Amino acid sequence: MIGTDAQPNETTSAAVVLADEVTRVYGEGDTAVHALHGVSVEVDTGQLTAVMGPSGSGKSTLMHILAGLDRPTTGSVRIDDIEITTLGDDDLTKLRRRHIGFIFQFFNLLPMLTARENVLLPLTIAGRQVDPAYFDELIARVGLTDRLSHRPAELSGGQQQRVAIARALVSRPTVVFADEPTGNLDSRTSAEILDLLRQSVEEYGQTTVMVTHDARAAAMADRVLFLADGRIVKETGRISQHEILQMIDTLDLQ
Ligand SMILES: Nc1ncnc2c1ncn2[C@@H]1O[C@H](COP(=O)(O)OP(=O)(O)OP(=O)(O)O)[C@@H](O)[C@H]1O
Repeated sequence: MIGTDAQPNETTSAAVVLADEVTRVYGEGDTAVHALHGVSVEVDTGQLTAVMGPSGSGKSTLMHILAGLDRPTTGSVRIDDIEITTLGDDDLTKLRRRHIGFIFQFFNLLPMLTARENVLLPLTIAGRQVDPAYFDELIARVGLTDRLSHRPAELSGGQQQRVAIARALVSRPTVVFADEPTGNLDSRTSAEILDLLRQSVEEYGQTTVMVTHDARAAAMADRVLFLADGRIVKETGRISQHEILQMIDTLDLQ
């Protein structure tokens, strides 16, 4: 049980995800790749945090470790005051179900399920009931009310990502991780999806971490972390798209 293995934190903090000196080495010996070199991050509650950086800088590795999808080589990760690096696989799976929502670049919907079934899947798997009023409100918010009986193949890319957003939010997770959520969408649809993510932060206080290459996406964030060669090289509060592009240029993060 998660409850039994959980290590309560002695100090209280606004951070719902806390990584301390995380390293990740892939492989061994001469071919070892050091993807993260002692990264420490605090993700504050109710905020949208963007993670930017060049290809290969370690963004996906960091996100997977923060979300409990991968384990660090050394270092500590806490989600909602639970140290996850020492949890067994079953407890980690339970923790992900309870605390984490995911949004992926390629939507990752199940093709044989309708939009409604895809949205409800995290609750179905966890054996939990949906609050019907919340479900209706969420579906209206993401604009899927008249698409609930469609299967993914019958939906546009933007509509599929809306299903994925509703699926991530339906269990009211502690934190949503979005990996390049606009990476596979055109510019107008990307803007709509970013608006929805921003709204979920404003309206539901949904803590969200988004990995992105897109300066326009990062400009919607309350906080931007810049990664290079497996290290955080810069952290800022909310800044404009222009300032982000300048920062990328100054830090030579192309
Ligand atoms: N499974 C793996 N085995 C070996 N090396 C890996 C593995 N996954 C990632 N790497 C390496 O770790 C480093 C960081 O990769 P990562 O995918 O985290 O970067 P990224 O910033 O997300 O890149 P991109 O923007 O291209 O997705 C890279 O050098 C990559 O080649």
